[in-house]
Formats: sequence, structure tokens, C-alpha cells
Amino acid sequence: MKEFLQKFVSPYEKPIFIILIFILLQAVTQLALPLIMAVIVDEGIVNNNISQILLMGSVMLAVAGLGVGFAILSNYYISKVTQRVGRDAREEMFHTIARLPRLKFEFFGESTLTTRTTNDSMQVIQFINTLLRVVAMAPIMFIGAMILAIWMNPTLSLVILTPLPLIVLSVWFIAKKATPLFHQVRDQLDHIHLAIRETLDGMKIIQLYQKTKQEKQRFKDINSNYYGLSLSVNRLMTFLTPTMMLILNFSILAIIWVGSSLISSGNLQVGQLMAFIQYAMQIMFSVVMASVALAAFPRATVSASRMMEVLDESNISKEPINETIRKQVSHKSIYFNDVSFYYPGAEKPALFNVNLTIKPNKINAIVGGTGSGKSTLIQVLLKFYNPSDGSIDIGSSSLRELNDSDWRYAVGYVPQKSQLFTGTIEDNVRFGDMKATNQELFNALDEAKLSHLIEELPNKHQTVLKPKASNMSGGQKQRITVARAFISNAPILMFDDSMSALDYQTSNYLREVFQKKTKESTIIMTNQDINTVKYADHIIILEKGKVVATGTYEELTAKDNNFYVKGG
Ligand SMILES: Nc1ncnc2c1ncn2[C@@H]1O[C@H](COP(=O)(O)OP(=O)(O)OP(=O)(O)O)[C@@H](O)[C@H]1O
Repeated sequence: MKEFLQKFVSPYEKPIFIILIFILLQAVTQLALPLIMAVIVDEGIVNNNISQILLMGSVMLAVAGLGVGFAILSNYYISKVTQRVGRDAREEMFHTIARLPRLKFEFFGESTLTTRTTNDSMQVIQFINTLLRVVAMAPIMFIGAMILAIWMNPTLSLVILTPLPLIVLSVWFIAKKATPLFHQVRDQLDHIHLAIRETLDGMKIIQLYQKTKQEKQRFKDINSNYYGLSLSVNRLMTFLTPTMMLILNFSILAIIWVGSSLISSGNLQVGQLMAFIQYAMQIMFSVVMASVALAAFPRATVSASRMMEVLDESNISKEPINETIRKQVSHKSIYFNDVSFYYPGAEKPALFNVNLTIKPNKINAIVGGTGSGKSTLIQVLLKFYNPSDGSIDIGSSSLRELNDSDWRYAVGYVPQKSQLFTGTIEDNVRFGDMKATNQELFNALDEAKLSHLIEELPNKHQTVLKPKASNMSGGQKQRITVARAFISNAPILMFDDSMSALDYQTSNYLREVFQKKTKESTIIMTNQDINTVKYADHIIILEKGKVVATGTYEELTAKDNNFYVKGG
């Protein structure tokens, strides 16, 4: 929590200072009201002094009005500060998640990252809101009301002090019991998000295989767990306010009882007793307010620590991209030197002692069957994963030494599964280079064989894609991602099994484009079928994470015609 407050709240020191001033003024008005009321009763009403009643009544109204004004101002600034803290925290979370190293991203998982950015930030912000209201108000009210109460009648003040330890003790007990439950509630919420996400993503399959009932049951189980835990927490928390109210009411009864005997003995006036009751309420309310803030503390701390766990990712590059990188890696061979890679927890390596050379300005194809390690090799090359052993060099530069963002700026990448974003076709293509000119945009669309398709659309390249690009066919989506890589003009272009959704004609056309592109770029593509990439200049065959052969199509098939068609 401390780190969170330092990071997100300390930039708002000035408005917080203003809030504290307003709260202080509001507290002073609240403390003054019972005193004014005591004067009205004891000097005005008891002595039937109408002018005194009118005068002090007007003062009371003015003070109460000022109090309301200060309360409105402090509430306005508190909302402003807390909303801004929330906005900053969510933004920072989003930026961090967008740059999170792949293994960290997989370690956290999408659902918890969503919960941490939305629900957890809300929890912390609600707490900060309470804290800002209470942190200044409670001590001022407590100390101010206490001094005034003792000044009025020290004996009666003892009656107020007696229940205070009881209040603190009950809050401490409830908060202690609730803290572990808060952790479990947050984890269960992650599970709920995961279940919803999986169901939404797999809706078609669920409906097709008639698994709606099972999914409903799965969700019901997770939801019941969440319900049970939330209920336990709420049950504990519901004790808090009634317990406080009970203690408060008993204390007021005791004050009236002791106070009335003091009045009979002539040691206290009626107006003073009335003011005293109000101070007692202010004292106890300030303790209750502080206790409620304290009780919310564990819940908010759990949320803040969950957010800071993500934000603490120190190895995230925030440097601006060094654009000379493209020159540095252009026309260079890429060497894999004894590269092995194990996924976390995996017993077998996904890549094992891989030694290979990617030839510069050539079409390099990595061929292998399902699970042979092609995508892993591309991911390692993209620096989403670091090799567990061995090294990768680009010319004389070590890939490990290159800054992640710099390196990725030198690479255009088309993934196995098309990833498109909300926006127009143009937005999605320009994702590859926001600064591209219109001519470059149209060239990229042309090269990806999208121009004809776009001509037929009413809004051309400004056509808006529906979520997950559901208004595009598989092949059209794939071509948009290919255009995105082309517009980047990157010196290294990687295509991870990206041709599978394309028709024969488009694949053939792309082959010519690739050959043209080799003037400026090195092409790396993966495929399961050697026949699809027979035009490649250099083919690398992978089997169970190992390189088993390299050469041209002719060289490889001359050795054994059927060998590679089987896959790894
Ligand atoms: N994120 C991951 N975590 C753990 N293991 C993984 C992960 N991704 C892949 N693997 C494992 O690594 C091995 C290589 O997988 P990879 O995806 O690289 O194969 P591939 O050759 O691209 O297969 P395909 O052609 O079917 O896409 C497989 O055994 C797979 O189970």
C-alpha cells in the first residue's frame, strides 16, 4: 500500500493539502455548533432572552452554512483526486501489461490482469477516498471534541473514554478475521473472469457440442465459491456498524444518566448536557470512522499489492526506440548457437541444441510437423522468450544485448492466428507503422492482395472491423495482418504459419512479393508442409525441437522424397 500511495497519490500533494484545509475548517464549524447551541439553551431559552436566541440562532445558521460549504468543497476535491489516482493507476497498469515479458504475462494470466486493472484499482481508490475523508476529520474531531468535553465537565468526560477501547478492540478483531478472506475473494473473482472469458471465446464450440449445461454447471460451482466467500466476509463486516451503534447508544444512555444527576446537583446546565451529548457522538463517530477506514485497509492492501506485483516489473523497457537498429541488423545473417528452450515446468525442451543460420535477404523457411517447435523458435527470435541455453546473434550483435523494443522495431511479424483490433482496416494496417504515407498504405494493401477486396467495400479501407474482425473471412483477416507487416518496411519479416488461411492464388502471388521483398528484407516463414514453401532459398527442417536437415527443396527432397512430408 505504501508503494502504491507513493507512486500514485504523492503527485497530488497540493490538492490533498487543499482538501485537508477544507476538512479542518469543516471540523471547526462542527465543533462550534454544540457550543453555540448550549449558549442558545442556557442563556436564551432558560432566561427567555429572545434577542440572544435570535442572535445566536443566526450565528448558528451561518456556521452551519459555512460547514456545508466546506464539506461540498472538500468532497469535490476528494472525488477529483481519487478519480485521477484511479485513472493514473489503470493507465500505468495498462502500459505495464502491454510491455510485460511473455513469460510474466503467461505467469499472471489474462483474467487476473483484467481483475487487477479494474476491480483491484477500484478497491484501492475507494479506500483512498475513505482515507482522505477520515484521516484529517477523525483526529481533529476526536481531539477537538475531547478538549471541549473535558473543558465543560471532566467527570462526564470519563463516561466517553470508557467505551473507546471496546470500539478499537472489536474493529481489530473483525479486521484480523477478514484479511485472509479478502485474499480468497480476489482469487475467486479471477476464476470468475477466466470462466467468462473462456465461455465467450469458445461460445460456438460450446453450442456446437451441446456443452452449455456443463459450462453452466462449471460457472455455477465457481460462482457459488465466490458467493460463499463474499458472504463470509460480508457477514463479518456487517457486525461492525451495529456493534459500533450499540456501544454508541449505551454510552449516550450513560451520559444522560450521569449528566442528569449532575444537573440535579447544580454542577451542569441542560444546554451543556445537550452539547456534551453531541461531543460524545462526535468523539465516537470519529473513532468509528477511523475504525471503518482501518477495517477497509486489509482489503485495499491486498488489492494494492496485487497491482504493485504487476507494476514492479523492473525489466520493462521504457526507453524511446533507437531507430538506428534497422541499419544495425539489415542484411545480416542470424545465427542460432546451441539454442535450447524449456517452457516453465516442462520436462522436455521445446527447442534442443538448435544450430542454424538464417540467410540475409533470402526466403528462409522453417518446416516441421505439429509441435516440432516452429512457433517457439519464432517467439524466441522475437525475444518473447529468452533461450534457456545457447545464444542468438544478428551479425555480430548478440540478441540478448539488444533492447526488446529496439529489436522488435526491426521486425515485421505475422502470427499464426490473425490478431486484429477494434478500428478500421486502415487502422489495423497502420499498426505496423503509424507514420506511413498514404502511398505506403496503398502499396502494402496491394502487396497483401487486399486492394480488390477493399474496392468492393462501401467504406473501402475505412471499413470498420467488428470485434474480433467477425465481419472478415479467415483469409481476409490474414491478408490484413500481412499488409501490417509489409507496411512496417522492417528489415526482418517473420510469418508464423501465416499462409494456411490463404487460397492458392494469393499464396502464389505472395511468393512473388516475398521474392521482391528480399532486396530489402530477410524473410523467415514457418510451415508444416515443405511443398508449400519449395520456392524458399533456404529450408530448415525441425523435428521434436531439433534441426534435422537444412538445404533447398531440391537438395532436401533428393535425399529422401517422403521424409519431410511426414512432419516432426
Ligand atoms: N506456452 C507454452 N507453454 C508450455 N509449452 C508449450 C507452450 N507453447 C508450446 N509448447 C510446447 O512446445 C512444443 C513446441 O510447440 P510449438 O508451438 O513451437 O510447435 P509448432 O511446431 O509451432 O506446432 P504447430 O505447427 O502445431 O503450431 C510443443 O510440445 C508444445 O506443447
